[in-house]
Amino acid sequence: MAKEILIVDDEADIRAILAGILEDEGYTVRQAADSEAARAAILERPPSLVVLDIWLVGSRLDGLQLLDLIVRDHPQVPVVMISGHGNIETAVSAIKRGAFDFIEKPFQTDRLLLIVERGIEIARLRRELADLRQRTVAGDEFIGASGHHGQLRQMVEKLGPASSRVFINGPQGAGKEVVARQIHAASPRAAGPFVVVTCAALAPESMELELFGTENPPADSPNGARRIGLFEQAHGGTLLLDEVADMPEETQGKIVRVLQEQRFCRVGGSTRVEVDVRVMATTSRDMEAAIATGRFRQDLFYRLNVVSLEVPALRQRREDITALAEYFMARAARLNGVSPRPLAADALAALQAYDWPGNVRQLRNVIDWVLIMGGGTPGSPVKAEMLPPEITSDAPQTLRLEGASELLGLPLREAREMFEREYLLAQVTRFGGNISRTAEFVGMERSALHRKLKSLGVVAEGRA
Ligand SMILES: Nc1ncnc2c1ncn2[C@@H]1O[C@H](COP(=O)(O)OP(=O)(O)OP(=O)(O)O)[C@@H](O)[C@H]1O
Repeated sequence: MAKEILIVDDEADIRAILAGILEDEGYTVRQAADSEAARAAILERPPSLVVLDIWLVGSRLDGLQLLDLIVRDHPQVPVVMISGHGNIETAVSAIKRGAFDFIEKPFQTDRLLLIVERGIEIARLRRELADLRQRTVAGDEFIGASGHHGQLRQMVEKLGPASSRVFINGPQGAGKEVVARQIHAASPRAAGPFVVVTCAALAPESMELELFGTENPPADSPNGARRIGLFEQAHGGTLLLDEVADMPEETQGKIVRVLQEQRFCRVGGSTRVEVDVRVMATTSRDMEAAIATGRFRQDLFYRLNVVSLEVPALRQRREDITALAEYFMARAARLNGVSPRPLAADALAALQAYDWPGNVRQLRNVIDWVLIMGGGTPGSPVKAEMLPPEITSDAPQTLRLEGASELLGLPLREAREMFEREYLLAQVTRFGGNISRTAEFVGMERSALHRKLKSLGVVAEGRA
């Protein structure tokens, strides 16, 4: 995006000089002669930086008052003050009030350009830092080893540079937001914000306020509660409508218009705000049913669903489980300041055999839990018996202690058969039903394994 500077000065010739210098350097420039025009311009579209005269003769607010408003309402926009010769004290006080820097009249072109460039760069770095902080908390890696994961990666690479809207389907906790973040990170908007609207968590009455913000309060109300909406916060970046099927119907209609026009009015306001935002959406719901029952607008669905992606349930891509479990272990250990614990083979087999109704989020929670609560000495391997009971109670009997004692009550032939059945079922499940890979792991010929499974009455789900 072109970097845009707003010049606010009551003197037309000063504005013209500044505009000439900045345009020569490739900046786009807008101009305002007084505080009201400046506020309207910022409201319409926040610039990359404001150059603001300390004295705004004939204006409703002077430069310092306008500075206060910009710092309060648009803290992400750096402001460079223009001070006349001899009023350095005022310029210093402007910096204390939140200005980025000041330049003195008459201007030195080099200094002006240096300050402007630095102001924009520092604002960008601040945004990036905030985003990085957010990613550290949210987790930013995209881990996996399955074929499904590989396909998703390819889609991410293709969709990143495209500007198309993306609709991501999949069960809860499967990683839909992670995929959306990856697409954003692979896009030319990567340095811009990534803003998530949690549609399910917002009360219908506050939804529009959150999305579109409220209009500026009157200039003379110092505590006026102006709110910048999420659409505006996402300017230059990506807005993710998470669980979009939960969005109230009236808001759906408004979103259709915003997607059409790329601009909107704040709640209670009439200024048209232009935004440059890539919109993505996720759902774990059956959208066809939501549309058929009238709970979701078809026109909005068509607008959002330009490209659709499916993130499968974790049990449909079990080959991701080991990589994810090891990643979450390393991450939890780092966050807790302790050593990671290796996952013993029986623990990994149990994790791979479990069905994960809560998907990747549940796996992350289990690993977080086992690191701290699993018992055993710090840094020692995590065994299957240390996993939460719901994981091992679903696992094949061979992985359970009581399974072993049950085996002891049987004659050898039956015990062997039971063991073989459970063992092979666990292995086939673990390799996502892939018979060739299971055969390789257990050390059998593929055709021999097939025969064996048949004779034991094991029905392998998935690929043969
Ligand atoms: N491939 C992955 N690599 C690393 N972490 C992942 C991956 N997939 C999911 N996660 C982690 O699992 C958790 C759930 O992921 P995410 O929030 O993206 O799921 P979701 O499908 O958007 O969930 P919901 O439907 O509840 O909004 C997050 O902590 C995320 O970091």
